Amino acid sequence: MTFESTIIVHGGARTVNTDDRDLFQDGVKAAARQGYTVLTRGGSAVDAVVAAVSAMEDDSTLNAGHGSRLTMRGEVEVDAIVIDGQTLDSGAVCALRGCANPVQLARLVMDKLATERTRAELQQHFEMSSSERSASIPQQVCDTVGAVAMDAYGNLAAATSTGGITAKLPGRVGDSPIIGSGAYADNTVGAVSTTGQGEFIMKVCLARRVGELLEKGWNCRNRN
Ligand SMILES: NC(=O)C[C@H](N)C(=O)O
Repeated sequence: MTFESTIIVHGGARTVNTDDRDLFQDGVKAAARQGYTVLTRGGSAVDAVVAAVSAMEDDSTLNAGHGSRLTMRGEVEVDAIVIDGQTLDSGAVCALRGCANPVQLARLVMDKLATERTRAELQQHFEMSSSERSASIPQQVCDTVGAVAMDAYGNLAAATSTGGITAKLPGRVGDSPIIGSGAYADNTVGAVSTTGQGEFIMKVCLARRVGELLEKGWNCRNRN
């Protein structure tokens, strides 16, 4: 049985003014295309969400990777997660400094490769300094990024990546890297990536809560 390859991405829930809308939407659409290309070439749902989220981390108009908001000390600290809906395996990283593509590191953690890789290999993920980041970003940054996908085998995956909230306390870890809060995926349920104020999202384990509603037959168009 083959399934229709599908990917949905988001660039956060922040209100953007009309002038900036195209700029933000271009990055999100490009990321969706990259993830979809991975799926059409036979890649897995995990490959697709990592590709899409990496593309948004590279886009300095979005609040992840290069576009991350700064802590109150003016530094970048990023959180990311990836979940495989087939195995329920997941990998996450949090409060990382200087990491341009945290979702890729989260994937290495999930695949249990992070500890096996040599220091030099892992070093390539830590190449972004806060000053590089702050020099390169526009004033207006959109929000946290995420993706969910289904591959041709019907397997689901979800990923979320964020620079967190503006002027956060150094070391703050939000909902994004937390299983069931920032993301959730289970082939038997669905795949979810969340955005919003992490302190509130974590109170209700929002991604898992949405999963429960999906299990009850809710969907986006028709609530039940
Ligand atoms: N805008 C966001 O989605 C922020 C993220 N959920 C956090 O609290 O770190």
